[in-house]
Amino acid sequence: MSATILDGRATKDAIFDELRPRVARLAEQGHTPGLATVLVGDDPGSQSYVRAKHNDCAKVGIKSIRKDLPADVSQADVEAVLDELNADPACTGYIVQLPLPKHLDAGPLLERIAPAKDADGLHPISLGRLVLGEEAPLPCTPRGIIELLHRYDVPLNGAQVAVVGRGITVGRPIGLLLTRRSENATVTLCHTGTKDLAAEVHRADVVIAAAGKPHLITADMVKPGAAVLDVGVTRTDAGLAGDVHPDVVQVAGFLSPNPGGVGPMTRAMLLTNVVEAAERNVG
Ligand SMILES: NC(=O)C1=CN([C@@H]2O[C@H](COP(=O)(O)OP(=O)(O)OC[C@H]3O[C@@H](n4cnc5c(N)ncnc54)[C@H](OP(=O)(O)O)[C@@H]3O)[C@@H](O)[C@H]2O)C=CC1
Ligand SMILES: Nc1nc(=O)c2c([nH]1)NC[C@@H]1CN(c3ccc(C(=O)N[C@@H](CCC(=O)O)C(=O)O)cc3)C=[N+]21
Ligand SMILES: [Mg+2]
Repeated sequence: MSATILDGRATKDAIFDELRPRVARLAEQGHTPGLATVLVGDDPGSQSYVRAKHNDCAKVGIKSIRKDLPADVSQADVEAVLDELNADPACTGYIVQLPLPKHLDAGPLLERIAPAKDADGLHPISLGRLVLGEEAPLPCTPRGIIELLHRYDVPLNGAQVAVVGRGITVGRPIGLLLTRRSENATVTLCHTGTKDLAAEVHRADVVIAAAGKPHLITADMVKPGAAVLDVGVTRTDAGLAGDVHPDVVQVAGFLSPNPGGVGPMTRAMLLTNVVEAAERNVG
């Protein structure tokens, strides 16, 4: 038996088909959505992600704005760019591509994003609203994972989920999303202090691997038939490696490949957040 592949590229294309008419309607009303990216420095990975986001915008009719800043830019100069985007009516939402160079203090920069323009859903106000159960832009990667599971009819109601990693972009917020009444899953958040990772993973119906450790999740750890989402990405000499060992495809019931799984879904949810923000602005 081989797992059903959770195809993030095809699902992203389907979501783009759904977004296109919504963007067209907004454009007719004179409210074309705009996504801006703030990229600091010349990390090749970050450059390729940002390039992909602008290509995505072109595919659905969203206007895109690029702010590319030199690696040695000052904190004050980044702040000035954020203030400019906060005031720019053409910019519906924007992201600051992470990680930032060491000399910059990321926290105050992320907090400077106007919450209404938080396309990533990672602003403290957005995360606070998520905890409170209030409407807010949702973090893109966790939202993309849940959307992918819903579209493949993987049951979450009552499911036991093992999340590996408590990082702020994936692990911590997906625990919050999955334990909402609408998802109703039971979540165990694992990290480097977890005593027996193999046991936590083995009793899970759904495994979300977001540690950034190549091939951390091996076939022997996975319950036969479980859904496994490979989120972590590590650049190695041999190319990109996910957190999930390739043999897991023989044991899992569903598997999101890496690449081609959660990455494209993250981009689809970024654009969804921008379209939803534009629709809120029109009222
Ligand atoms: N495909 C996509 O769209 C995206 C992929 N990613 C990828 O997902 C991964 C996670 O991202 P992010 O949350 O920002 O990462 P962080 O580095 O913030 O978090 C990693 C987490 O994994 C835990 N961890 C590390 N090693 C182990 C281990 N051996 N056993 C158990 N837990 C472990 C860490 O534990 P501790 O807290 O104890 O240190 C930490 O909580 C990264 O590889 C990132 O590149 C991120 C965003 C989008
Ligand atoms: N402010 C901010 N928001 C983010 O959401 C954010 C970030 N910073 N910094 C880095 C991580 C990582 N991340 C990915 C997005 C898309 C793919 C993606 O589309 N990957 C393709 C392959 C792309 C390729 O081949 O290079 C795939 O998985 O198929 C991957 C990773 C978003 N992140
Ligand atoms: Mg992927």
